[in-house]
Amino acid sequence: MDRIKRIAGHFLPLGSAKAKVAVLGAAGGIGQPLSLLLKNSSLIGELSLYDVANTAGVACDLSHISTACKVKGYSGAGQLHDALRGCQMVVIPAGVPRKPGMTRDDLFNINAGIVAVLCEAIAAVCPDAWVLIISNPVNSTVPIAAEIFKRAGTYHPTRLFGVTTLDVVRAEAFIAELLGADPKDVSVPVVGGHAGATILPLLSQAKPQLQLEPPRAQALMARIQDAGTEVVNAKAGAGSATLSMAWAAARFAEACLRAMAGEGGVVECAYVASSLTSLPFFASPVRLGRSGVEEFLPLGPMNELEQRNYDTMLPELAGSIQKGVNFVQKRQQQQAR
Ligand SMILES: NC(=O)C1=CN([C@@H]2O[C@H](COP(=O)(O)OP(=O)(O)OC[C@H]3O[C@@H](n4cnc5c(N)ncnc54)[C@H](O)[C@@H]3O)[C@@H](O)[C@H]2O)C=CC1
Ligand SMILES: O=C([O-])CC(=O)C(=O)O
Repeated sequence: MDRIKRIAGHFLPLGSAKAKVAVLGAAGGIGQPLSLLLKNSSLIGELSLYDVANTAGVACDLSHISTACKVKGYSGAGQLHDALRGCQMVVIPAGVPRKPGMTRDDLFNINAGIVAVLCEAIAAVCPDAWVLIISNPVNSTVPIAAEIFKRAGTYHPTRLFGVTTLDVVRAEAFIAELLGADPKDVSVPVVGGHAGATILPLLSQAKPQLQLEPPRAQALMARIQDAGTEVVNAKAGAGSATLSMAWAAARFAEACLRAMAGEGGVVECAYVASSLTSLPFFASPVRLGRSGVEEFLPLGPMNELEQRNYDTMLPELAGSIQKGVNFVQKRQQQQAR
């Protein structure tokens, strides 16, 4: 036991730790490319692919790739618990995507119930797992997950994440385009939440520094905030961002796995239970460690435009959080009847 440490509620050998990771919604537009990228991770020993249908083919296909990670498919509610057994991390891209003209909140009625059911299963089977939620509206689905876990007595606020990495990835890409730089040399915090005005890129803190007149800064901020809609419109009814989202989720999952395995100084933005603002959930840069979020990095100074966006975003985000909490309360009352 000398080189064995307790990680995320499971005993894994330090150094050679390989996690078991479940993807819920694995046969979908995000789920498939995400599973492909995770199959390539040297930090994952086993991938558990769950969906309501069609996972056998996806799992068979991926299992022919010559990387060490094992892949197994699980289909239908009857196999959900088996899919989750022994997992240290669960990534959730299950649910319906937007069509043109819809907001992310329009997905609430369907996706809220899906996320609630999946989180109940996580609470029952792998209660210590890190949970990464992609399903929209993230501003509400993360509070829903938190409420489900609280009721089950398995809530670990430092290990529940709304995946907002795509907002950061887009900000990096658009800034790099503007500067003619390599995106890997660009960094920029994106804070708040993951819908419209709640997506707040702090362009004044971008590195390399941006020298933009206010109208151009405003236009860049709007492009980052509306980038999801840009993809929804470009796909013209065939769904929303899948490939860029899969890439972003794989980047975030890999960051979590590196932190889980003991790497220091891992920082990413994520929508988490937070004490940085007056709201119970807020996206900000966080430092990740073995036990999850170990530090909230300060939001830092905002310029006038950012401060104005911040002030207007707070009530919207507060409403989305409360909507998630109310959903679980109502659901529980209905179940008690
Ligand atoms: N957080 C973010 O930045 C982003 C979030 N999204 C969201 O991700 C979600 C998924 O998007 P896509 O993959 O494009 O949709 P999709 O429709 O292509 O795939 C969703 C998958 O979820 C599965 N699913 C439905 N109900 C399920 C259940 N009860 N259990 C397990 N799986 C279930 C479906 O069978 C389908 O395979 C959407 O809600 C979308 O809005 C999309 C892009 C970015
Ligand atoms: O816009 C959508 O519906 C999907 C999403 O969250 C994004 O691409 O950021």
